[in-house]
Amino acid sequence: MSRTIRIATRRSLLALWQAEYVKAELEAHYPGIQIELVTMVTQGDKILDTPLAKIGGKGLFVKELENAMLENRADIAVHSMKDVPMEFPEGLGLAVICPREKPTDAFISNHFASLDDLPQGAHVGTSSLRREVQVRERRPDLKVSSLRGNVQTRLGKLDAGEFDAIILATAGLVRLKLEARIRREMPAEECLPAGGQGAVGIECRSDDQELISLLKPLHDTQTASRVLAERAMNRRLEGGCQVPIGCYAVLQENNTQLWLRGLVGLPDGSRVLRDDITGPVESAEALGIQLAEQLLAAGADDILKHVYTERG
Ligand SMILES: NCc1[nH]cc(CCC(=O)O)c1CC(=O)O
Repeated sequence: MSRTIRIATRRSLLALWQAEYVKAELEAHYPGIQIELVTMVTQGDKILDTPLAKIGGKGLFVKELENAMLENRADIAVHSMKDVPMEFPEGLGLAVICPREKPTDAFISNHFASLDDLPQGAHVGTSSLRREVQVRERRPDLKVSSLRGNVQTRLGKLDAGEFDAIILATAGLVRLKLEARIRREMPAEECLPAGGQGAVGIECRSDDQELISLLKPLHDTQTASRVLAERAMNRRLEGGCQVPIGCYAVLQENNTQLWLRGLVGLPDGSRVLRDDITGPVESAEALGIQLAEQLLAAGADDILKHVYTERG
């Protein structure tokens, strides 16, 4: 292999960790391979004072990276799967999904051990509607407000006393060696994760066959089935960008069966729908769609419509 692989990446520590991870994996598989990081600042990194739901959502973090690949200034982009929009632009596609890190959410606080341990009226920071639904359902007395910025910024706001607790993805904290900040890893029953949370995916040009074969050894089939089911559910619910939807798949019975749980709720926690489905892992995508249908039949579309009107 004489070509150099250029990885388009944002400059946040988490994005750089992910790019470095893929670089190290490729170097381990292909000694002597040349890999370059092409760093860029995206719209999502620039606009930090507005809730993501109001400015067009997570797509803002990937557009610049995708343009770089389409204009042949980069070859691959490494994404957190939970931030990857459902549809890819013409000419680009997902080549690989890497093994999943812990998919849970983490409760972080300097004074309290868990949500249940927080005093009446305590202040929780999160900018995820999905986390807000589950926090308010459990503890309607808590005040929840928007918390944006990268992981370090968010921890800084907690430490400065702006919040009594914040919730972040466990995976991001583990990758940044900040696991010690976690007071409680919230089980899926307490906070159902976002589709794709904890998994890293690699996007590239669909016509770059040489590169696609080269990336193959980084692919993890089991993670891919789980994320496929989760994303199929999100897509059928027209997930849009920033939505109060949780979904989480695990494999059972020697990895032959897939158990998918889904949740849709009003951000104030006053109405929360949950359902689940189990079936053969080969039907991952169909299971995701089926679970979405079940949730829609139970009123998920009303809830989502309400959220979209509220948030404009
Ligand atoms: N929304 C930003 C984002 N995207 C992916 C992760 C964590 C890593 C992952 O899920 O793979 C985070 C941080 C967080 O939610 O705390």
